[in-house]
Amino acid sequence: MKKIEIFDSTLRDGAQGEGISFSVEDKLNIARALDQLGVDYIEAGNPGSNPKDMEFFERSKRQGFRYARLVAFGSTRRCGIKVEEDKNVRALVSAGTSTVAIFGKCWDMHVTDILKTSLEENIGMIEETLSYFKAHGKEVIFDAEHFFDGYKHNPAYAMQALEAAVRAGADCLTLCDTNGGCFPVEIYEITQTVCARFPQKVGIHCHNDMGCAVAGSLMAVKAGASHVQGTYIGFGERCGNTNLSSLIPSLQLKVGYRCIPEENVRLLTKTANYIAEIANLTVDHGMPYVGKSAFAHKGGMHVDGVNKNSASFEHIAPERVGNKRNILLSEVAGRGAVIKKLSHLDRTITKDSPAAQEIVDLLKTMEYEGYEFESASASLELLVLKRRGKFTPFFHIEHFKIIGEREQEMSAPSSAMVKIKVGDRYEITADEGNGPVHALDKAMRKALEVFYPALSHMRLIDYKVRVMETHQATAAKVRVLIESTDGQNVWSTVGVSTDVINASATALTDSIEYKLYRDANPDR
Ligand SMILES: CC(=O)SCCNC(=O)CCNC(=O)[C@H](O)C(C)(C)COP(=O)(O)OP(=O)(O)OC[C@H]1O[C@@H](n2cnc3c(N)ncnc32)[C@H](O)[C@@H]1OP(=O)(O)O
Ligand SMILES: CC(=O)C(=O)O
Repeated sequence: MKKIEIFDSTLRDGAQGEGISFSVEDKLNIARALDQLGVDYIEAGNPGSNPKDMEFFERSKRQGFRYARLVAFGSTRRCGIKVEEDKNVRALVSAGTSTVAIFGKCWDMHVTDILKTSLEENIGMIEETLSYFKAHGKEVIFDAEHFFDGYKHNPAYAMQALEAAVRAGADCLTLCDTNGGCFPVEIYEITQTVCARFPQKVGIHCHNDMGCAVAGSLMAVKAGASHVQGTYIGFGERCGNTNLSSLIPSLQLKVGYRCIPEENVRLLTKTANYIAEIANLTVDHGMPYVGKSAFAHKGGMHVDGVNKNSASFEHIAPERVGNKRNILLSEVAGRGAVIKKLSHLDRTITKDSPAAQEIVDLLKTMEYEGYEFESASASLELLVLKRRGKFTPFFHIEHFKIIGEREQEMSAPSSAMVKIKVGDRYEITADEGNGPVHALDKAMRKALEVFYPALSHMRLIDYKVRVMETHQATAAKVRVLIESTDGQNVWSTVGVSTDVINASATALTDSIEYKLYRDANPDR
C-alpha cells in the first residue's frame, strides 16, 4: 500500500482564511487533534509573522506528538541581504522545529513585479536559504509558489527554481497552484513532467478558487506526487485549500493509498466537527464524507433504495468515516421512508399497510400547508402517535393571553397568563419575558412544572421564524421552528399559523409534550 504524506496547514494557510483567528490554546488543541488523527506534518504557523505563532512554537517544544512533525513556515531570504541577516529566517530557526517549509518564487512575473529583483537573484535566494536550513540539520520542504502558473508562462525558469532547491538539498518539492486557477488536467500533466525530471519527493499544494483543489490534488497524486498539503476542512486564503477531510478518505478508501493509520479513518468526522467548533464555524452540511448531509436521504426512491441495499445511493458506508446515515421525512418521501423512520412508534405499520400511505398523505398535505418536518422530527413523531391513537395527552392548554407593552425602559416588556388542565386539576400562572414568546414559554413551564418537575431541566436552544407567502405581507403565514434540549437530548418541533404567537405556542407545546413522552417511554 503506497504511503501518501499528509501535510496539514489548517494552522497556517487555514489561519489566512477570512474570519479565522486562533488563540495559542486553539492552535495547541487543533494540533493535538490532527496528531491523534495521524497526519504526518502540521504546519503550525509563520514564526516571523507574529508573536502568537512564536509563542505556539515555544509552548509546543514541551508537547510530544505521536505521529506528526511540526513545521515552521516562511519565505526565502529578502533580496539583497545575506540569509543569516534575514529576521524571518532567524525566527524560523528559533522556532526549533525539525522541519521547515520555505516558499520561493517560481513565476518570473512575480520575481520582476513583486520581489522587484532579477531572475538570477531569486534563484540565489532559493538556493542560499534552503542550503542554510539544511546546514542547520533541518528537513526542508520547498513550497514552489505559483509553480503551475509560472510553468505555463516560462517553463524553463520554473524548472530552474526547482533545480536550485534540489542543489540546496531540498527533501520535498511541493508544487503550488497558489492562485487556484489551474485545471486538474494541467496539474496532472505538469506534475508528471516534474516527477519524470526529479527523483526527489514531489508534493502538491492547491487552492480552491475554481472549486477544483481536491480534484487537482488527486490528479497530482495520480501523476506521481506523494505528499499532499491542504487544510483539514478546507478553509484558507480566499476560497481555501485542498480539503483534507475529503482528500484523505478518497485516497485511502477508494484508491488504496495509506494517508493516516487505518484505524483512525473513523475519526475523520469527529475531527472535522472539533476543528470547526474551535474555528467558530459549522461544518458545511454538504461537505463530502464529514458533513451532516453527506449520508442524508430525502427523495422517497433513494430511501427505498438505501433500505434495500445501502450501496444503491451511498458511495461508502458512513460509519467508515465516523459519520451516520440520516433519513429525512418530507413531502418528497414515500412509504419506505416512513417505515424506516417511524415504525418504532407503531410496530403494526408495514410498507403495505394502509397506515403507511395515510402517514405519507398526511405529511404531504401538512407540508403543503406550510409545515416542514425535515427539521422537526419530534413534531412528526407526535403527529403520528396521535393519529395512531397511541398518545395520551399530558396536559391541555385551556387558554392563554399575552400582553405587550411598547415602553422602552421596561425590563420585561411582555407578560403572559396561561391556564392549563392536567387530569382534572387546573393551574393558572403568569410570567413575563423579553418578548411575547419568551413570556409564554416561561408561563407555560411555570404551570406545568407543578405537575412535571423534570421540565425544569428543559430549555430552548434555537427559535427560528420563517415567513411564507411573503406577498401577503403582515397577513402571511409563519412557520416557527424550535430546538430544545434537556441536557441529554436535542429535539425540534414546528408550528404554523398566520399568527406568530399561535405558531410559537404550537411548537412550544409539541416541544414539552415530546419531552414528557420521551421520559415516560425511555425504551421507545
Ligand atoms: C502564497 C502564500 O500563502 S505565501 C504566505 C503568505 N502569508 C503571509 O503573508 C502571512 C504572514 N505574513 C506576515 O506576517 C508579513 O507579511 C511578514 C511579517 C512576513 C512581512 O511583513 P512586511 O515586512 O511588513 O512586508 P509586507 O507583508 O508588506 O510585504 C511582503 C514582502 O515580502 C516579500 N516577499 C514575498 N514573497 C517572498 C519570497 N518568496 N521570498 C522573499 N521575499 C518575499 C515581498 O517582496 C515584500 O517585500 P518588500 O517589503 O521588500 O516589498
Ligand atoms: C505556499 C503557499 O501557501 C502557496 O503557494 O499557496
